[in-house]
Amino acid sequence: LRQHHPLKFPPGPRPWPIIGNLNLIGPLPHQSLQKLAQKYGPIMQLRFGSFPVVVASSAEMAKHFLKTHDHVFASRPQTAAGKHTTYNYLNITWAPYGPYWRQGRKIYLSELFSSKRLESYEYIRAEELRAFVSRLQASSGKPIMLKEHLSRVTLSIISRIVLGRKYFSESESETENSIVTLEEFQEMLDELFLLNGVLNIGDWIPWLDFLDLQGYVKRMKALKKKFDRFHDHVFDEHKAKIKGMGDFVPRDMADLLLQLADDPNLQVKLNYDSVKGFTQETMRKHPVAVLLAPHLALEDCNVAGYDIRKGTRVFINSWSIGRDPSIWDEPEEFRPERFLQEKANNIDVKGHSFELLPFGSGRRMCPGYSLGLKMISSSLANLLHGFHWKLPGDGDMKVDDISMDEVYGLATPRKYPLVAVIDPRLPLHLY
Ligand code: HEM
Repeated sequence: LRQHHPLKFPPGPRPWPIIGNLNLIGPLPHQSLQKLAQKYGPIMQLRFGSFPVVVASSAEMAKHFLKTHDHVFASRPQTAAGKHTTYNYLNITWAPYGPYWRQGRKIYLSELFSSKRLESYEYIRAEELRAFVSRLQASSGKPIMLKEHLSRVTLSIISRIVLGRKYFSESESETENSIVTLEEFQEMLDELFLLNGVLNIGDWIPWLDFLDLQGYVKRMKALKKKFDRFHDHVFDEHKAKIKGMGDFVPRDMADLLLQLADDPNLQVKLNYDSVKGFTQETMRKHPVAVLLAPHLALEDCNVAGYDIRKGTRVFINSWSIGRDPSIWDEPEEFRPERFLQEKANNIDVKGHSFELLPFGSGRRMCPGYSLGLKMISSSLANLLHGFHWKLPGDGDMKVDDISMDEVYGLATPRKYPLVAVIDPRLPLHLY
């Protein structure tokens, strides 16, 4: 472990004193890293296996990496997850910085997530939210597992926007037209998010890669097969539809991507696999990334006085920035009203305020943030508007009994899904 020393140094590059070794391949790296940062400071350099890793844990340091030197840290390291689950780094998240990635983002921002397109899909969000609220209403008075309902509505909306229809069956009578059941599809996505965030030993100690000590690569390959089958089905159906039409007007994102794949004017040719990679990517379900996605230094760079070598992997601990007591009063407390007070009022989540980085910032910032924000705010508003909420049991369970433990991955879902009992607040004909 090499550490930044917050003492005064003479001018010139600052040294990284070596202070020991540490095995960080634990279940919740963001929490271990926060503890280290509390001891060693907001920028520290460690060695994970064969690679130097720098961790930034304050808003100021995040700004150095994501704004001041954004162009240097705009690439991604190569990982087994990128290779096996995203068609050899063909999706935007894992694509190295360069023309392919640049073109992909351009398509995302101008074609897929432009305000005009997002508006055009508003009717889908409205229909699915209405179905969501009436499913909840039908379960009034019984304990419900909120995650199942939220993930069903999110998947339904994203599938309809991206693929044109759901492609998964929601009940036994519907299996004819679908390739997976809702449960299978949810499991595939959970596995995808978990495997894209794991600390896979072979990624850090390449000569051990072939042993696949944790069995992750085997799971990635199995998952790729399942997604391949799914994507092939979806795109074959789209291609058949397009063939049967004279004047083709894209109706969903898969149509649009297939049209772009045939566009001779694109700077980088998209192929069938890249189309599949993009859409998979679009299926992000639990996208709260505690260490953002790893960044990679494209060249040597001096950050806040510290020399960082080309090839260094950088983690921005947005989880610990969100709990930094020098920014947030009583950071462990859940107090939504802090955003109504002047101090936090001006903090935005769209990459301008480094105190709060749910979507990252800079060149590699999340391109899907506007859709994400729309979906989160409208589902939450419907949950609160439509129902009274209580915990299961006859008052013997307290709010403090709810476990807030997390599972670490590219996203960080609850370890124990929330179970609650709801009652309608509105006249029944409104559900
Ligand atoms: C609440 C919802 C969401 C959150 C909190 C979120 C968060 C993030 C974060 C933290 C990153 C990494 C930024 C970095 O490396 O600095 C990211 C990247 C990305 N997100 Fe999201 N995201 C959300 C929704 C979405 C949606 C709905 C989509 C698409 C359908 C999407 C697509 C992407 C892509 C493609 C990247 C990679 C960008 C790149 O590497 O250039 N996200 N997201």
